Amino acid sequence: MRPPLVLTVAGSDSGGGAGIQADLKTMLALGTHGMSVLTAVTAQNSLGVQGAWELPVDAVRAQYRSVVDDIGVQAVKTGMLSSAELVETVAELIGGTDAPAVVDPVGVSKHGDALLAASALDSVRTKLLPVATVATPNLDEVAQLTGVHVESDTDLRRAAAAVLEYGPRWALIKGGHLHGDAVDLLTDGSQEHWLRAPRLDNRHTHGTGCTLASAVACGLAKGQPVPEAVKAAKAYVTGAIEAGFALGGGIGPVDHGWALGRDASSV
Ligand SMILES: Nc1ncnc2c1ncn2[C@@H]1O[C@H](COP(=O)(O)OP(=O)(O)O)[C@@H](O)[C@H]1O
Ligand SMILES: Cc1ncc(COP(=O)(O)OP(=O)(O)O)c(N)n1
Repeated sequence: MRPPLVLTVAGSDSGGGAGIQADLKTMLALGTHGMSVLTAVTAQNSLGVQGAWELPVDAVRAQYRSVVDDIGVQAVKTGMLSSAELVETVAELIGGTDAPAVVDPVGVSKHGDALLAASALDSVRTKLLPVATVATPNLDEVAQLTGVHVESDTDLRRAAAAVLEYGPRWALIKGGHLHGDAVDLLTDGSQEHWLRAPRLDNRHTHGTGCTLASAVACGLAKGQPVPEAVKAAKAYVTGAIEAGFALGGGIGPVDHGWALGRDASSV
């Protein structure tokens, strides 16, 4: 039987922990067929981002059309989009596609490296967020996009309301950068779903945001309602963080294959 079709529009992380690589691994682990539109290439490892190069707009547009016009998609996920021009192009492409879209408005990596030009923020607010089914900003991205600074779980409500003003159907505000339990808030302005997991004492958390957003897209491609898809995605990312492993000299990746069983030697 054909697996659900999920497309990621994102940048490459050469270290394999975040970006396109995290997205495709998540899609495989969750039983879907992952496809990719590359927007940028980063030279990246456990210590940070050493370089980043955007792809031309025509190359992004051509990849997207190749996938959607022949194969089709049941959900789209966006990640690093780098520039205002790429943000606007991707927003236009998603707006013309009949599939739910999970928008991770990637701004800065865990190490503080900018993955989106400051000049692109307005395009994210006015072009990309309005076409999102679910927007999944972390707290730094909420602050950049809305000016709301979250310091406690209760501030997540204010953050979500500010994000919803820009037009996504649902906001999933990730409280991963707070202290205490890892609490996220999903809301469409009328329903509220609080997602709570114990804070795991593992420094190898590279790629958490990409992994969560991709897992949500997988659930949507399977036909799950948004709250169900987000709940399953939260369980998947929590397991992946728990199994995160050391790599290089810095922050290692989450383990996307944690739920698959690891004995590849017998294959
Ligand atoms: N140490 C941790 N323990 C458990 N869950 C975490 C931890 N750090 C992040 N999370 C969860 O991982 C997901 C991604 O959040 P976050 O790390 O804030 O995203 P980003 O990678 O975009 O900064 C959220 O569900 C968040 O609650
Ligand atoms: C190419 C690329 N895209 C996105 C990110 C950010 O990924 P995220 O899941 O938010 O993880 P951290 O960088 O915060 O660990 C990235 N680093 N590279």
